[in-house]
Amino acid sequence: ALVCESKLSVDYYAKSCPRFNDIMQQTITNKQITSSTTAAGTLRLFFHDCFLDGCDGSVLLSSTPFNSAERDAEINLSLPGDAFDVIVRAKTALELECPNTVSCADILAVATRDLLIMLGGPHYTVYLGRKDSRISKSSLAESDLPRPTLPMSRIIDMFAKRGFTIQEMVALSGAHTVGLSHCKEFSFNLKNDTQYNPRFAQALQQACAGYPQNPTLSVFNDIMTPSKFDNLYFQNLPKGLGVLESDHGLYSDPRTIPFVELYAKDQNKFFQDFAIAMQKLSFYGIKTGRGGEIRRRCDAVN
Ligand code: HEM
Ligand SMILES: [Ca+2]
Ligand SMILES: [Ca+2]
Repeated sequence: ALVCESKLSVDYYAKSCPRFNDIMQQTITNKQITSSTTAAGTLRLFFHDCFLDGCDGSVLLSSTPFNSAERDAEINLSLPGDAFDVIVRAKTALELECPNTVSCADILAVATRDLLIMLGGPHYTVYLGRKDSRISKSSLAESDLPRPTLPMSRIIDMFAKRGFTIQEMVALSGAHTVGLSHCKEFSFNLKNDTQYNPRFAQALQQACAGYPQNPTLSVFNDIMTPSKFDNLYFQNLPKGLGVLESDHGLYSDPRTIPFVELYAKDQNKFFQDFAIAMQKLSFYGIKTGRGGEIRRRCDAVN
């Protein structure tokens, strides 16, 4: 099923950039220790890159006078600057060590995996050799990324279109065990959505009281262990402690409920399935050979 896997390899940079892994490790550790929002932000950044035309660094490109890029789409404006910054830092260090060698798409894939481990998440092997795209369209980001207000059937379809099963979609949604959501993503819904635990809905309302005057207000996606990668997200859902409508949705659709229950009970199973699904995501729509380039800067085409 993983057609592209054969074109990538684990030791792709072994000769051309032998210190690749060390440099990634060092950059990521320094960044996450000083800015703890980096890890969750990078995980979401990677998802948004891969979901649009594959894991090709398209989300990292800046807009030009002639093109509005993915990152400037409204849905991507909440991606934290720290996530982009850790990629820029790794790229800068790698260009000094081995110029024109490592793609931004590979840097993002490895950074995501290494940061996930820093949060306590599972390990998976990241195969390397992705090329960077030359195209990035904000219109695609607006139309083709899942929104929390979509019906579960639409969300399931979006993943199915890319070859992901319902179970894989649920496992990947477990990424909401870390990070945050801005008030505008859910606060309109606090009064009419009956799936919220009433006290939790009240607490969310209080936390978002200054919204929309203050659009930076946000809350943790997992109130129990907001910065630890674990299965508490799934334990929260049956208790009405999910933040987004799409989180609740996983526990109200008969197609997804069994997987929520499975992962709530069994963290090892969640970790296994999440790792496999992330590796599958990391192969999605990759470009190799002349299908892409090694960007000199991650925010601009060569
Ligand atoms: C299933 C459909 C999904 C929907 C509708 C959705 C929607 C959202 C929304 C609205 C936010 C809040 C962003 C903000 O306000 O800053 C968010 C955060 C986040 N999402 Fe998702 N998401 C989905 C799936 C995923 C997947 C598959 C992943 C990764 C594998 C992921 C990773 C994250 C992370 C890590 C955050 C926290 C970001 C941060 O702290 O900066 N999401 N998501
Ligand atoms: Ca992409
Ligand atoms: Ca957690």
